[in-house]
Amino acid sequence: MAIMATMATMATMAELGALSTESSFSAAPTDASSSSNAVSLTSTPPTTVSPDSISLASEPDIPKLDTATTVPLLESAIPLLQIEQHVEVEQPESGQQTPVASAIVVADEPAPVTPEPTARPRRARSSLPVYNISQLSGTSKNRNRRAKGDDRRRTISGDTLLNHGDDNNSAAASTDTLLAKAKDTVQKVTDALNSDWSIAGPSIPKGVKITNKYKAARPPAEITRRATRHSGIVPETTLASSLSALGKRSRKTFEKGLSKGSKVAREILRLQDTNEFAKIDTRPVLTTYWSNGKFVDPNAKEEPAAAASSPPRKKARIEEAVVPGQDKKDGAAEPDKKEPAGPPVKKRRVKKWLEKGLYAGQEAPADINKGLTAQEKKKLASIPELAAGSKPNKTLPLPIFNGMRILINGRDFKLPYDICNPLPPGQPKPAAYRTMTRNRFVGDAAAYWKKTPHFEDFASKCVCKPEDGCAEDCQNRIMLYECDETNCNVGKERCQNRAFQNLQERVKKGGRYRVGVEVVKTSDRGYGVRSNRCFEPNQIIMEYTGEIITEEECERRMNEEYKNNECYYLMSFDQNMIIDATTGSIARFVNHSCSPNCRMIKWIVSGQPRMALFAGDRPIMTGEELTYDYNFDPFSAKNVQKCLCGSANCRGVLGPKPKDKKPPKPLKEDKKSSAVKGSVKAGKRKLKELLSAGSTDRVVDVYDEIDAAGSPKKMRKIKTATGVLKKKMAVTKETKKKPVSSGGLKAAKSAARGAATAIKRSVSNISVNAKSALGSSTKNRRASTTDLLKTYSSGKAKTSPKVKAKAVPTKKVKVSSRSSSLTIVAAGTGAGLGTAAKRTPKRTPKKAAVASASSSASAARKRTPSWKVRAVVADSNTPATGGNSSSSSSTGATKKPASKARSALELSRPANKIRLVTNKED
Ligand SMILES: C[S@@+](CC[C@H](N)C(=O)[O-])C[C@H]1O[C@@H](n2cnc3c(N)ncnc32)[C@H](O)[C@@H]1O
Repeated sequence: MAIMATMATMATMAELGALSTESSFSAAPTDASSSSNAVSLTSTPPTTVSPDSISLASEPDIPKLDTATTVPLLESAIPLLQIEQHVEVEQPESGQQTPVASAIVVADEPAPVTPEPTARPRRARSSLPVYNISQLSGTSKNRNRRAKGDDRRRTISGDTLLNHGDDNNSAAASTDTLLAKAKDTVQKVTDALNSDWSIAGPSIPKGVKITNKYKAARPPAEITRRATRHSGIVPETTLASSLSALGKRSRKTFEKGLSKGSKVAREILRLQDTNEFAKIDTRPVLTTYWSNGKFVDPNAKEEPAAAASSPPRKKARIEEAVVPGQDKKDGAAEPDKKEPAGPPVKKRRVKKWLEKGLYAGQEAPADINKGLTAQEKKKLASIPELAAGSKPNKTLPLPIFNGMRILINGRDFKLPYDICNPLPPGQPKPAAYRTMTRNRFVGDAAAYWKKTPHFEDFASKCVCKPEDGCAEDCQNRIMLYECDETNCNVGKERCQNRAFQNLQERVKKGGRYRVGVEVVKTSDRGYGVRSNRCFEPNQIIMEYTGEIITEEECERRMNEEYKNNECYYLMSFDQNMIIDATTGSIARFVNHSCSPNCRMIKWIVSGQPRMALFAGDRPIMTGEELTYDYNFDPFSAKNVQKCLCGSANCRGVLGPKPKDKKPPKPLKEDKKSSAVKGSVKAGKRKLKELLSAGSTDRVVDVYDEIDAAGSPKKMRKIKTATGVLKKKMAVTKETKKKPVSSGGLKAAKSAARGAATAIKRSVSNISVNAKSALGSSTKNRRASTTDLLKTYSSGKAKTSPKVKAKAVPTKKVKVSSRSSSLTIVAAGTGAGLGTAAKRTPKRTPKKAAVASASSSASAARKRTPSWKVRAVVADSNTPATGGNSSSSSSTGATKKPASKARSALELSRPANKIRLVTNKED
């Protein structure tokens, strides 16, 4: 064994000697297996050893190593490094042998390590500007230091590198120490400089080139860490990063030490010229990003780029559409493709609907009856949407909880505020509030009323055409007669003159909106009525209903039943009748206003007089309080009430309209003649004008009214007067001149008959007023007036002695009172007295009554004139002039067109009744 070892050693030495003569060594691996574990230990002349292929070229000072002891050690150290390096070293020109050690270490089985004798190197060169492993490692020091327990971390620093001379000078460094140092140093350097960096790199002296062979033999670096930025591309070397990983101070020191012309420094300086060292990344920076919620792979960069290069799809489509048949952008025509000649046909876009809504997912519970009461279950069963087998509404499902509640409890349909705004329930209601929707005759009234067939004569139909629809020109309308089957020529479908019927149908259906009114408590005027819907101009709102009573009954009630009442709901009605709405419709709660928005008008409906509240000339909005002008007659000063309507033109008191005030009285003589003449003249003129105007087929009578101040008279359409009227009005003559149609004649005849009958009516208004006034003043006055009125109405001259003396009851003429009876005849008693009463001008009950009657007439006729003819109180000697219906006078001898009634009455005062009134006042 010893001989064999010696021979092997000698052979090795011979080989080394051959290598050294060539001043180079080629440490090419002998076989493939050995090359994998080769390592090059450059710049480590003192310790470079190799068991089989090591060359200590040109190193005369290198001590002769005991290869038997050093090689195994090195072999044991090298496999750990797993590095292979093939270095070709150029011989320096100076001929000086550079101590370069290069070793290819084969990771063979390590030989047993035997302790080596410490041998002092023959020569130690401290100034050798090479990389000294022993100096770098400081093995002995470290070992000693760590053995002493100093575990401080030591890094390769400038100090370590520069103070290598101490170790070199140490002659006591043994081979094993050197080997250990080499191993340790290699390890440390490799660790510090990253395993990717080959130690051969820095130690390669100038002129050394890394061959391709080496590169090919180098195994690919294993990717252990991958930065996103690098995208998997491993850098060739990490020297720069390794250096940068050093501390600032250490790096400075390191660089300082390297900059002293050493090979390492040169190498590093050379490396510094590289982009990598300067941290210049020449590779394209590939970034990853997310687009439209998708990860964009940088490796698939070609596709998006290609896509980006092509124009957007939409744009391309538009281009095609705009320039059909033209070449593409690249100029390549497509001959095969035939473009449509016409404009491009737009594809119809199909709208896509969301299938799910806000409450999607809230499917109905499996058992919808769960937790419900029996009643609720019953209700649910009746809801078709929840019935078994019904298709669930998936598009707009009801929210489960609210929807179920709504389905079970239900909810009324509500109109917007502007359309309907009913008060919340619980509003104060008047005590003893009893309603009556239809008039009811009480006591003698019914019997008396039946006796009066004064509407039978008006059975003839109107002459309206179907297209006219019984509008403003309808005779029935003009006369305040409502059309029905018997008197309408148009028919129900087209007739517009059926307000009461419409009202009845409307209210019959029920509902607050249809009724449209409600009682409200006002702040200062007791209860009132307001609308909770809109009304058109002149639209019927509600009927004023109550008990129809006679004057006697009215008097009795006022003195007995209502004597302690604060308010009376009595209104003059028709035929000396009073309508008592104490038990009646809620129209009785409608308050007075000097600027009202409604009117109270009496109509004849199916032969019966009926009173209703109509909207005025302007529409009524929801929430407005409904008012009309009372033309209130307080009967006496003590009943005068202060008006609280608050309108700009408030009269201050609940009294008649100002225009009804009497004009200054002319002298007696002049007054009589001029008034009569004037009124007759005016009547004739009007009639003439009317007749000459054209429409002769229906102009048969004249009605107009004149206010107390002698304001311009209103023209009224008339019917041909026959009988008494024909004689007295001299209308016939005029009428004959004009061609009159058969329809018009018929209507005229009917009107004339009706007028004659209507004349027989008495005025309840004035009766009540007078009666009440009398009742409040003197017994005699009341009795006499009542008697007089009764006389007028019944044809018996039952007047008081005083009246009898002056009144000349000749022929009985009943006066139509339809339009003149709209005066409140009794109202509140206590309210508004005091100051209001003091401010009230002196007005006698009688005067007030007259004024209120006439003003009511004008108010009622403002919209549609009445055909009524007024009777004139006739003097025994003088032909009667026009008489106001409210005068209740009758002569029978002469009649005057009603248009002059009041004027004649007030201005001429020929009748005994006027005198009677005057006397009473006096
Ligand atoms: C037919 S009642 C109207 C309903 C009455 N507000 C009620 O609470 O029963 C008429 C009475 O109402 C009162 N009234 C009506 N309009 C008024 C007004 N403009 N100013 C003052 N009081 C008024 C008067 O007391 C009058 O006598």
